[in-house]
Amino acid sequence: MKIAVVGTGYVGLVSGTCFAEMGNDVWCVDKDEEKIAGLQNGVIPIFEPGLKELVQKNSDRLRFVTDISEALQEANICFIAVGTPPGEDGSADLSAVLAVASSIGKAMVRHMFVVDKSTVPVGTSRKVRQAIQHELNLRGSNLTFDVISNPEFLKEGTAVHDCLLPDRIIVGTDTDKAARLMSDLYKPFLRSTGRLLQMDIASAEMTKYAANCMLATKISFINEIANICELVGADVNKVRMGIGSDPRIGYSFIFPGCGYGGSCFPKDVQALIRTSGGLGYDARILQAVEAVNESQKLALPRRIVARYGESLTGLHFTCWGLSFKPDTDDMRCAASLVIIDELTKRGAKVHAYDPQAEKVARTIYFRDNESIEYFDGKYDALKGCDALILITEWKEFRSPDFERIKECLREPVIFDGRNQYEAESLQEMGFEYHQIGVGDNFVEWR
Ligand SMILES: NC(=O)C1=CN([C@@H]2O[C@H](COP(=O)(O)OP(=O)(O)OC[C@H]3O[C@@H](n4cnc5c(N)ncnc54)[C@H](O)[C@@H]3O)[C@@H](O)[C@H]2O)C=CC1
Ligand SMILES: O=C(O)[C@H]1O[C@H](OP(=O)(O)OP(=O)(O)OC[C@H]2O[C@@H](n3ccc(=O)[nH]c3=O)[C@H](O)[C@@H]2O)[C@H](O)[C@@H](O)[C@@H]1O
Repeated sequence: MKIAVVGTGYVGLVSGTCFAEMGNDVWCVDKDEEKIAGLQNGVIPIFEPGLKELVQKNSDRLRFVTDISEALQEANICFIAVGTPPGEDGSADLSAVLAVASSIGKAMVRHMFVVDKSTVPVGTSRKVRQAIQHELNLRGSNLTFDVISNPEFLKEGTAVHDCLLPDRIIVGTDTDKAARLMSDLYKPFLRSTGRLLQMDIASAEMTKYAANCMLATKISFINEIANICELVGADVNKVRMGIGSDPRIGYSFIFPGCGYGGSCFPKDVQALIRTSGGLGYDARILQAVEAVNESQKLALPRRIVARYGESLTGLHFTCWGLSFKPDTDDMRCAASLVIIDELTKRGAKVHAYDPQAEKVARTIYFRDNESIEYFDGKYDALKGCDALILITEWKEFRSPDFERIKECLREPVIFDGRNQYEAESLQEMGFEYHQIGVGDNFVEWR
């Protein structure tokens, strides 16, 4: 098949590359000229395991262009995979999606299957349809098109794997030929375990929000339980195992931590709250999910202030991990942003180490924060610091050399935002070890 994918971010670039891997001809389109020039020269704009190799492997079936007309000269399927960031009131900003829809209407030269992969509120397909039709009317054209909803469920850090081996594909259509086309396109991806679920467009659009909101709810739920564990003197690590062993609950997505981040959970929870609010429904569970998460990002700073006092002037903290999760350089809504801001505004200095996100931190998120120094190695970052704060659970932080940590730090103190280590063995080694949701540690703040 001949496929255009507009937007070469995490979703567009990964799915375009995976379509090429399955033998399709793919045109990846982006308005960012620098990104496209880089991609034409083999420079991958994001860190995503396995992506660079897959792009290289499929280079004869992948083209990178800035002009959508060039792609639509050949392609008859056009995916929309641009960002839908939160607008000022938290609702999804559809301006990029609708701009792409207009450009499809201007550029299409044959029947087009327009497939929305961006996460969009129910009703967006109608707006996409109107934007395309408007341009066709201006052209006096009677070309026809289908609009399809095909939300994406990949996770950053495992995006290539998730895309090549999806646990399900959701397709929302309103014509049989669109449903058949999507089924043919995805057949090669679904040979082992996958399922393709066909439904109406509104249900497909809603499925994406429901999935992300359910996952975010699980995380806020366990974080709330963690806070209660601290108050009653229980250990959330044991409670997690205890509830996870019930298959109706399961072990996944109930890891307590310093709050969920990333480009999707925060914005999608907010967007569904706004959508329902606009229709007169107060989404109380989702509001609580968001409020618990905002508060959870302060769990470590609260603990640190309780330990050292309101002023942190003269103290140095090592932060291991800046990205919102391991295996990505993405720092959108990362807990590190809140934690480091809270520490440095109280006068602390931060030594930061992240295996991938340093450049993003330096150039985008902490550009103006002079209290942060970056290090190339995790042990170098510890030297002369008063405590280690673990923010992101990269694998290289899982079993570090604790003797070396002790030698490097001024005091053997660890604040663990991901509950990675064995409390008993650390305490035997002389560490003061703080975790989320363990013991009678809960600290009220604000
Ligand atoms: N990042 C993720 O893990 C996932 C994201 N999603 C959803 O997929 C959508 C895309 O997300 P990301 O890939 O993270 O976004 P991104 O921000 O990484 O990339 C979006 C790309 O679209 C380009 N773009 C914007 N307007 C354009 C236009 N008019 N013409 C051509 N290119 C244009 C931008 O230059 C950028 O390269 C969002 O709706 C997101 O919620 C869904 C599943 C997973
Ligand atoms: O719509 C999206 O963009 C994607 O959002 C999430 O994927 P992603 O944001 O890449 O990462 P996750 O692995 O879901 O982690 C999100 C955040 O939750 C946190 N988390 C996750 C799991 C957990 O048990 N506890 C926890 O605190 C992580 O640390 C991270 O900050 C979903 O998992 C994907 O299915 C979805 O496609």
